[in-house]
Amino acid sequence: MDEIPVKVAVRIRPLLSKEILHNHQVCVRPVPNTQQIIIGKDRVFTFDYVFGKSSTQDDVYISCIKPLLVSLIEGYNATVFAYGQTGSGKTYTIGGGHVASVADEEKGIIPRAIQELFHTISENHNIDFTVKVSYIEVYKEDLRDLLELETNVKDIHIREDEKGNTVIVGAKECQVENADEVMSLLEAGSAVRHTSTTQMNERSSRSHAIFTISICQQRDPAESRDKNSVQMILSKFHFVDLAGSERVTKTGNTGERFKESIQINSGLLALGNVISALADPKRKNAHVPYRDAKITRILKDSLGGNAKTVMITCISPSTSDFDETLNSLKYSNRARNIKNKPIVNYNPDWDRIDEMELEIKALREALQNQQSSRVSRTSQVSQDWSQEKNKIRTLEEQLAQFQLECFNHRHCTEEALELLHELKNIPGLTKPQKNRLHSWVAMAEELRSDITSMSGTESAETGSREEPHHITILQLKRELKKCQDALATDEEVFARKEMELKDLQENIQSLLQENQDYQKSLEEAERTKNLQTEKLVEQQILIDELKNKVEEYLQNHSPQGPVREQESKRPHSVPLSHQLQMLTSSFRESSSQSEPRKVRTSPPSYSLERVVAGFRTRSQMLLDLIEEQDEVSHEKFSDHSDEELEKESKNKKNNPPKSPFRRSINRTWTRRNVPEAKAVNNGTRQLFSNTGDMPGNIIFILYHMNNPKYLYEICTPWPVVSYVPETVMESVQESQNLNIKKLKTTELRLAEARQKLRELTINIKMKEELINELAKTSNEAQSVNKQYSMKIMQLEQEADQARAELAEAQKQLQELENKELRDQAQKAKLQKDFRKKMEAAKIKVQVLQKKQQDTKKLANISAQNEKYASDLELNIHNMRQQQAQLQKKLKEESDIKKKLELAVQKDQQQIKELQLKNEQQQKMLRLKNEEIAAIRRRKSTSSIPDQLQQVSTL
Ligand SMILES: Nc1ncnc2c1ncn2[C@@H]1O[C@H](COP(=O)(O)OP(=O)(O)OP(=O)(O)O)[C@@H](O)[C@H]1O
Repeated sequence: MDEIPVKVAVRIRPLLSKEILHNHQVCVRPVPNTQQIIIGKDRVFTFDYVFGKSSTQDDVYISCIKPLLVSLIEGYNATVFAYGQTGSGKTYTIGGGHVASVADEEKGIIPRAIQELFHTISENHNIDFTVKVSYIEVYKEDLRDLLELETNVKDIHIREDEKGNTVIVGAKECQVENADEVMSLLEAGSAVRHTSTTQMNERSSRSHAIFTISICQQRDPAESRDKNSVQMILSKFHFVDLAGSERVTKTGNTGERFKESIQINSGLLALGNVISALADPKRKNAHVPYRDAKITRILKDSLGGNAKTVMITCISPSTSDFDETLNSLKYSNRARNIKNKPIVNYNPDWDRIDEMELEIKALREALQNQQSSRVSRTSQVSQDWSQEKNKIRTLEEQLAQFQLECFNHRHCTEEALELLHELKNIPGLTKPQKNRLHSWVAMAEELRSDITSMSGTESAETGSREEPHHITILQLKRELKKCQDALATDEEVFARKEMELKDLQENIQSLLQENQDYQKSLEEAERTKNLQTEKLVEQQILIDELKNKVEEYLQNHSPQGPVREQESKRPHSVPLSHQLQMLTSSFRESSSQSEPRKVRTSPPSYSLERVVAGFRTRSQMLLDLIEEQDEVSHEKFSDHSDEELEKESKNKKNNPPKSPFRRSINRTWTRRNVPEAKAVNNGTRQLFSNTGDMPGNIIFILYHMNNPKYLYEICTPWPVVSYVPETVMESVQESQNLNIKKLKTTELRLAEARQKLRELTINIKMKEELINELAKTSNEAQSVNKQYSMKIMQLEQEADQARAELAEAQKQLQELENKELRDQAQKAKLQKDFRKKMEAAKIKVQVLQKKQQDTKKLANISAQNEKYASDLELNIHNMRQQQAQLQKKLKEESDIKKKLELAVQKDQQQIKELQLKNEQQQKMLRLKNEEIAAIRRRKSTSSIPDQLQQVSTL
């Protein structure tokens, strides 16, 4: 057994238009007239074949594949596999994409090999060829049958027979009669292969695809080695389109694509390891890790096995792919060292028996597994049973096939025998010719008797004559089953699509509902904002009013005009005589109101006692006033919340405050009607009525939440005393609390608005994803549509052909009937053919009609999807607008929050200031008390004018 190395070809694809557009440079080129390639400046690699950017598909086929096809017909197993990074041209070279839509000169290896194979078959009349094809893919380490998608991935297994041939058990093998049949199977399988768009390739293969052509040849005994037996050869040609290696950073793959990338790369890594192990001469007997991945198990007999193998490494010329290209070249260069030991696969019967044994073994294993897990898998039993049934059916079909072959052989033998007998009677034959004829006749008779003994009794023979009918029925049944299955699949797809549509409609409903909710909350927020603004304006008006009234009041009650004017002229004191006069009268008035006047024998008109008593009364009245205000401050603030504020404002409107002084206390204050306080208040009013005549001032500081300080100066007998009542402090604190509460409410609203924004963003994202998904679905539907239309075209052509055949057959039949042929058997045969063709044409027309209906349905779905997508886009537009509004609101709320924070800070500052002032005032009061005590002490010793002078100074 000779060892031959794996042949390696390298194909450089031209720069793609997008690469040219981005000004990519070329980093690899073939060395002219050699089989070498230069990458970068000076790295040279030698291969068996090198194809530059201008090489054609035909060049590749003629150089690499044609010799393999010859080997296949000779009985060798052959493999061609395309290797390379994603988008480097593997599928293009292998030709497993959409074959029907590709121009003839662009067709890849598989279509060319098919054409040539059938051409060879048609030229070799003496060989009986049986051609079968299978098409599988390895997707995420699962084997999928691309010709029978319903086949469970668990039912497809990779096995190895005794000769080391890799056998894929459980995948459908379709027997084919011509190139067109193979092409339509290739097309159908490629259409369901896992592909998707990535950044690197618009139609990137996400799986390793293996298209296998198996041929069984029955050679003429005269040409075969063993002249006494029918020579049978079974050989296989694997066309392998590997998924492309890819760097996730470059492809930008995420989600499902990312998972696929990982699986693809790990499969290719395993392949690299196998190549390294096989190519390393130092590791001759080392373990080869074939079992690390499914693809390496499948390629086992092609790499280091008994097949003839060509590896085509596809590379991109772009400098941006330099690293990947260099890696591919290194790997493929190493693969050249792999040695295979090809053998011709005779005695396929034995191989078939091996295969059957393997199948039986697999069935036994499955049965054992089933038995062991019966308890837990009762629900699976029926499924397994149907699988078993499927297998039995497959075996039955194979049996029928064998029977057909047997029948053909018998038929041939009969005919040969007849012919030989006729030849024997031909006169003028030489002796050696006669001898040879004689031996042939003997051999044919022997063969016939063998076959007869094999098939048993005569009755069985009669039965077997009926086999072709039986087989035709079987085939028809099979076709019918296929059609039914296709119908069921389509119905399933439509049901799924309808469900999806329903889901999407529900989704839209819920989104519309949400939309309404958002609008409602927005309106609410708007209303609240308006309310707040109104309240603010109202407050401002009240404050202004208050200011005016206080000023008015002060003007009305000051004989010398407005207090503020007076302030500048006379800040601290009034002329003594006038002051005293006023003071005494005021004292008199007040004392007369508070208690019955005491009658003295000779009351001194300017007695110090009286003056001091007057001071006392006034101070008492002032204290009362302060107490009264304290009382007010103990009452509640009313604008803790917006609703309360509203209520309050209503109350205020209904019962406007009567006294301007009361109004001077912010509208946010409420005041109880305290009867005891009334008297004091009257007193205070009286006191104020005389302020213009009194020495000194008392300054009241009133506080307002928004306009912090109002200063009212009221003339008093005291020197300047800044007085901050506790009520004011408390009010400031209350106002601070209020602001903090408002701040919290604003923060809450802010959080709500943010949440809404987040939800809106998620919704928008979800809808966008939905649109993408829809676009994808409609793209897929379109591509399926395209395929269907192509199929319909094909079917129409076939139907035309069938009609033409029918017409031809009818014509022939007519002629036959007219001629009144002697040979009734031939006539009957022709009639049978005619009927068969009629049946076939009918089935084809039915299939065509069904496909047409499906296409129409699919077209409808894609139109619906488009409409739905446009609706969704509109929806997203609306949501974006909402989002913008919400963001605006968020900004406004943030501004309010900032303002409130500022107000709180100011409050705190003022509280501090007020506390400081309070302390100062208390200190001053203490001083005043001390001074009064000093005056009292001096009273007995000094004269009245002196005393008065002292008081006035005070
Ligand atoms: N020799 C070539 N001449 C012209 N165009 C080519 C050639 N090789 C590849 N292309 C183009 O390059 C693009 C990518 O090719 P292809 O899909 O065959 O890559 P791939 O290696 O199979 O990628 P993946 O591994 O992602 O499936 C296709 O548009 C194809 O038409």
